[in-house]
Amino acid sequence: MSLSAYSLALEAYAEHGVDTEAALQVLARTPISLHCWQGDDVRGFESGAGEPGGGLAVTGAYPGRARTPEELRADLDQALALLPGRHRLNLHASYAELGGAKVDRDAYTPAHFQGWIDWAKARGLGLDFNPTYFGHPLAQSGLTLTHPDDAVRQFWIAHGIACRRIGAEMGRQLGSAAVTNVWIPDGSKDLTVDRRSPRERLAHSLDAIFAEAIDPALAIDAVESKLFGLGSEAFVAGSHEFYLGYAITRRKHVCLDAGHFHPTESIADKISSVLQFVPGLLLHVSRGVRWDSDHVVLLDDPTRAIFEELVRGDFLGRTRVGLDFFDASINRVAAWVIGARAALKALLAALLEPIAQLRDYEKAGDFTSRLALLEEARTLPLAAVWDEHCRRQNVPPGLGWLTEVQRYERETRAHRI
Ligand SMILES: C[C@H](O)[C@H](O)[C@@H](O)C(=O)CO
Ligand SMILES: [Mn+2]
Repeated sequence: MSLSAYSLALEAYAEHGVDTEAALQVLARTPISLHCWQGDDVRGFESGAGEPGGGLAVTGAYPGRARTPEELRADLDQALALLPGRHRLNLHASYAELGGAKVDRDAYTPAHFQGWIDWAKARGLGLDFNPTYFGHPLAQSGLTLTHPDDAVRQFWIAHGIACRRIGAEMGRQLGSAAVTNVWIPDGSKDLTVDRRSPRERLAHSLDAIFAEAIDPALAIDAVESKLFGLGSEAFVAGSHEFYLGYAITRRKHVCLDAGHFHPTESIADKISSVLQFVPGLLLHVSRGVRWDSDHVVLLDDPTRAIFEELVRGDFLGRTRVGLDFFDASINRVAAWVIGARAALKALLAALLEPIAQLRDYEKAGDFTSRLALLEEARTLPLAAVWDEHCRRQNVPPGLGWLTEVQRYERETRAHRI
């Protein structure tokens, strides 16, 4: 699209009192944390790495999965080159680079992630981090921080403690606080008659993990709930109510994953409630489809609603935005690019909302005009502003990125068979 398309768009938005230049400035400085696990089907690089387990299932057999840290970093470089703005990488502990050393997750140190830190530093990226409570012999029962066996539980507590220290070191070296997000799969496939004990153990385990004070300028703690998973259909210890209460009482960030609630429940509506009571939010932007919580993000209504709430409530400053999906049925680099660009477009759409006019109508009780303008705003020329943003940020506008991904695929695929 030409510059004149942007000029026309600028005028169209200005007619509704919207400053497209101001919107582009906010968009340019808002990072999205790209999840490393889309690139290798949530396998990681520890010895014996394979299917993730923990109720996470990756379907599809598209060729080209990254098999080494070098391949994954190259794939991420390719994806990041097609995203406007400067972003972050969200890493799981299972992506440790152990160099053949026999060290288990309870003893991981920042040294095992120095390759990632150096890579991020060279690119001016921030890192976020996650302890990995799945894909490990001691997680085969599906229980970790709630495990009734004290020794197993202590192992996973030690892992959590190690990961918070690693997150803090990432934050220190990169000059940007890393969010360290705890998600555990613990639950029960079928009816359980004791929900109290596992939740009491989970609260105690988390308290032990968080006992060490860490400077929030280096690392931020978040806890992530889930409604159910494969193998935990009847009960999940870390439910929304559990973590909301935990985060409020312990001053932690709550992670809201868009795929972790009932299908008709929207996380957008939770944002202004949860932020009344917790210091901040981590979002896992995802797209649930029936029982799967992890399809590639699109510019659909639920995604738009999330970003509308962040902008309308002036919550961007208290929210970290990450992606969380895994699809092995399409090109994995394209999956990152489609999902991240969709999230950024949703943010742009929210920033371009004629909010002053809408608020005036609402205050005046003129709900007819409010609804009419909300509908009208959906077809204002968002694409022309988006394309202009891509051009200014030196990334392909429109579908131009796809040719790049296809070229990269041709060049790399030959080496990954
Ligand atoms: C791999 C991630 O930690 C995982 O997707 C988690 O965030 C989640 O959402 C589990 O369903
Ligand atoms: Mn998630």
